[in-house]
This record gives sequence, C-alpha cells and structure tokens, in this order.
Amino acid sequence: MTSPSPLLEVRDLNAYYGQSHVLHGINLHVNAGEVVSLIGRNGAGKSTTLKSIMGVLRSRTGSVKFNGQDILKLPSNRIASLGMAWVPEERAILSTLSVKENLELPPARAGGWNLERVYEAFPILKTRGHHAGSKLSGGEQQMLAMVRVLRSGPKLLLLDEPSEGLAPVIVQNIGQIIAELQKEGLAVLLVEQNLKFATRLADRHYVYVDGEIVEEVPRSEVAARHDDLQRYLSV
Ligand SMILES: Nc1ncnc2c1ncn2[C@@H]1O[C@H](COP(=O)(O)OP(=O)(O)OP(=O)(O)O)[C@@H](O)[C@H]1O
Repeated sequence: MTSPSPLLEVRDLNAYYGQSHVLHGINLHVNAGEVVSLIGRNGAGKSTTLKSIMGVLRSRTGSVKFNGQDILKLPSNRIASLGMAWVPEERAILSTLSVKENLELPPARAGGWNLERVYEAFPILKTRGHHAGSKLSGGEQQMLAMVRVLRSGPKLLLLDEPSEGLAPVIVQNIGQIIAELQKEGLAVLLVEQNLKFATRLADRHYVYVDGEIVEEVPRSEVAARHDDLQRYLSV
C-alpha cells in the first residue's frame, strides 16, 4: 500500500532577506489533520519558514507543494485560496472593529465556516461579539485571530507562537482550541518556543538551529528526549 502524499511538502527550501541567507535547505512535511511543531531558539528561522511557505517572503528557492500543487511561484492570496491560512505572531485582528465584524470581514469561501459554526465551537466569541478587538484580552485576541481565518475553510493553519505573552491558564485555553481545530480535521504547523505547550499538542516536532532542521522528533520519543529538546531551546 502506498502512503498518501502529504498535505504540505517542503523540499530544500532556502530563504533570504536581501543578502542574508536565513534558511538553509529546509525539508519538512505535514500530513492532513496532523499538528506539527517547529521549535528552536529566537532567530533560528521558524517564522521565516512560515512566511516562505505562505508566499509572504518571496526571496526563496526550493519546492513547496500544497495538496500536490507547486505553490512557490504563487502570490500569497492564491495560496490562501487553496486552503492555507497564516496567523502571524502579531495576531492580525482589526482592533477598531468588533469581534463580529472581525469574524465577518474575511471573505467566506465554499467549505468555510459560517458564523453559526464559529459560535458553536467557540461560544465566548458570541458573548464578546460587540466588543472592539482592542478591548479583548491577549488570549481572546489570539483566539479571534485563529478563528477568523476559518471563514476561508483552510485545510492547513500556520500558527506563529500562539502562546507568546499569555498567562498559563490562557495558554491552556489556546491549546484546547488547537486541539479542537485538529478534531475538526485541520492540520496545523505551529511555531513555538514553549516546549510544554508544543509537546502537548504536536504529533511531530522539527528542531531548528541556525536556519536548519537538525532533528525530527515524533510524539512517541518526546519523553525520552525531553532534556535534549529543552537544551535546544535554552539560550
Ligand atoms: N525582516 C527581516 N529582515 C532581515 N532579517 C530578518 C528579518 N526577519 C528575520 N530576520 C532574521 O532572520 C533570521 C531568522 O528569523 P526568524 O524570525 O525566522 O526566527 P524565528 O526562529 O522565528 O525566531 P523568532 O521567535 O525570534 O521570530 C534571524 O537572524 C533574524 O534576525
């Protein structure tokens, strides 16, 4: 039996900011419905990987396939329309608009979530419907940023440090949301520096050092490798 091809397949990805060569031959994949983490220190190249996959950073070489289609040359709006969504580190919500307006603004696409489905899965967003984005707590903003992209019906979410700057109890809530999204069939590629959070959620981990992946660690090996992983992240 042949195994199905991955939802996302990145081969020999190199990325540049001007003269600066930041990613050096990244190979990774994400299967449909899988949660995969990219872990590593600040500046190791994790966010750049997400930007390169999404087509936000254009200066790159290699191959990025989504659902078997080569997307390296496509603009990011075309990549989004194929079913990929990116939630950047700075949580792109519209702070002057209400929660409801934030949820309604992304164009709904066939197969995307309607408001009823969003509210059913995340009732707090209905309660907060008329609050301005700027009045939400950091955790609520993160939730809104993650959920508003569901209107486009993505198959893969690229999440950049969703736990950053949040209190432990809120981090736990964000983790529950990611688990909920996985249950709904979404795949997630997650950038994290919070090892506890990443290991609770992800099926596999890629470890970044200086723009390269130095290890791939499946969930089954995390307990035995925990100290090594912690060392990769400590400064
Ligand atoms: N806009 C930019 N222009 C120039 N260099 C950049 C830019 N953004 C990132 N870099 C550099 O690229 C390298 C990789 O950064 P990247 O943000 O991908 O790392 P990261 O692993 O995601 O860490 P962080 O958690 O700090 O975002 C770093 O050396 C960083 O200084």
